[in-house]
Amino acid sequence: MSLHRSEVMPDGPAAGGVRALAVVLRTQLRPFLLSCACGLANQGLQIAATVLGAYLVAAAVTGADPAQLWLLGGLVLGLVALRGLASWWEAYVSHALAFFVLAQVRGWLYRAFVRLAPGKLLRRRSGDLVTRAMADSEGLEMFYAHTLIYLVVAVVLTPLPLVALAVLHPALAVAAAVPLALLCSAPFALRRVNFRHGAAVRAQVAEVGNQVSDVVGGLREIVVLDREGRHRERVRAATSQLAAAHLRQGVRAGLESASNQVLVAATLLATLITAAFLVSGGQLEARWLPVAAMLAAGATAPVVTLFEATKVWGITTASAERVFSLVAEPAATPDTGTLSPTRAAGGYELHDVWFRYDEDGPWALREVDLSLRPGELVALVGHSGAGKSTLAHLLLRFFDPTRGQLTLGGHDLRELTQQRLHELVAFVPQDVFLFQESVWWNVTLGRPDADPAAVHAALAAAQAAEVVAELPDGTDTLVGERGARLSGGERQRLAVARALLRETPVLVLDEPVSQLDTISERRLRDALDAARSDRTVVVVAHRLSTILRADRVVVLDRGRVVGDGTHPDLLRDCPEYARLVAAQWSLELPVTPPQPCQRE
Ligand SMILES: Nc1ncnc2c1ncn2[C@@H]1O[C@H](COP(=O)(O)OP(=O)(O)OP(=O)(O)O)[C@@H](O)[C@H]1O
Repeated sequence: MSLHRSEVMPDGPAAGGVRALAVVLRTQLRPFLLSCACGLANQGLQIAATVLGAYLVAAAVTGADPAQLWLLGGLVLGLVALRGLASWWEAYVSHALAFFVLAQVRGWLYRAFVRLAPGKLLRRRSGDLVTRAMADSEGLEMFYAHTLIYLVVAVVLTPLPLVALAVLHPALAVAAAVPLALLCSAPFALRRVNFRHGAAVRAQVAEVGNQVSDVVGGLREIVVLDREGRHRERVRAATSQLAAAHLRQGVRAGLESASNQVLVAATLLATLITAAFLVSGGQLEARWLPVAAMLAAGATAPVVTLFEATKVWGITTASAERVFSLVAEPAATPDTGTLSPTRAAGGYELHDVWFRYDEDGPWALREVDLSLRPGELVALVGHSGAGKSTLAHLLLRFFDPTRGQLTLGGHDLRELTQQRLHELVAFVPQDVFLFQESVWWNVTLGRPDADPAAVHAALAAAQAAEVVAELPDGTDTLVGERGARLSGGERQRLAVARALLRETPVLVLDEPVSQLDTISERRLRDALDAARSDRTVVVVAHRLSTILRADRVVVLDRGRVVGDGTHPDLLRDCPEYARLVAAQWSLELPVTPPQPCQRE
């Protein structure tokens, strides 16, 4: 069976929830129709074989011609064999379809993670994201491999045995249809509860994922701070709630199964009793009695198969909602720019930039007017929460300004393609992430085809060459998960080498020296000094030694720029800066009475 590769929806459906479940099938129409055909053949042959078998038994009992019985027997065996084949083929094509769609959905989720990172993912929990990519995606299998196909089969096949019963005698069709209608209405009556239970199960699975990922990520802290008991209790509470949610779901599903069985039995009984009355009244030949019973069973079979799948419909829809809402979520910074300027980036210009993380939240940045020029090393300083990292993140377009304009080389950042922006600006974050790969792999991540000489030059410039020289396999050494085999300072130096290797005209660094010893710190700063000759370098700085090397210092206070100038000027004119420096030196500098800060 050939499955279509989806070219229609490279990023997945734009709608969320149940609609998206069906929209996805548009790209897989042929395999879906084939699955339906197999499902119809499977169930149709089953009904035909049992009805013909019943007719055979009745014919044998009423003394039919042996030759005719052999023929009928052969036909029944043939139908049974074909049904077996159809059943296997249905399982194959429907699961092939489902697992292909699942692979596609996971691809869309990966794209969504990339598109939403980092701005939109900052507040999402990693356990929840992993649950969406794994367990929730897995939950969609039920829909594609079973639910929809069984719905088509039930809609097409259920009326046929009823019509056959009506041909035998209309009273038989009525007798079967009444309990059958009740059978069909039970899942509809319970559908709201089904949705509620499914949503609760999926939400609780995500919560367990969050708790487990917290424990795994924070194991060191948990052990050192002796908090095992507390976290064990949190995981236990989450898993108990999950068990309770599963139990509620199971009780309802069990109730649906029980009601299905009772109503199937009622359908058979009602048909048989009616048939018996008709036979005794001479309105039906006795040989049709077992046939009527099998026709009634045939009418219920597709419906029961469908309802076995819809018992977990709430889980399926909740999974779809969680998966497709993420797939359809728009990026914090849509990649709609078309400009890809080839010339050097030039500097940043910020005109009256305001920014807040939430629509109604406090301003993290306000009235920011700044020029960050090429060849300049600018230090962003300020108290904790002043807005330094937020400003750095705006320069990287993790977010767009809520108001005002931010340009690079004269172009609004929104006009540039994301790819071009990433080629122009390199970033060294506060919390460096190294993949569980070799040093070489990690350093060349942003430029995998880099010349070995360029890689070694970047390592040397970042003062990481000596780190690598001491590793057992040099640049081939595996760094461990998140770089666990390296010290914090070593990780930072590799991150700086990675950024330098990209040879971008702009470098943004968030506390790049916070974990370096004094000598490495000085060497690294020498490297940055060299790098800045033709670059715009912006450093979120806490250390006085970094601040003193900067050409300009921008002082932020509660989101506003309250000082912009050289160290001596600011020390003289900006009391906020003087206080920051005093705190760094651990002594009180004489600060003249507060006066408005001087902007450059
Ligand atoms: N993802 C976020 N969602 C909501 N508010 C945030 C978020 N990140 C930061 N903030 C808020 O924005 C303000 C500025 O934070 P920011 O991280 O930019 O400060 P900072 O000067 O870099 O602080 P630090 O030196 O402690 O890192 C703070 O009030 C902070 O609480």
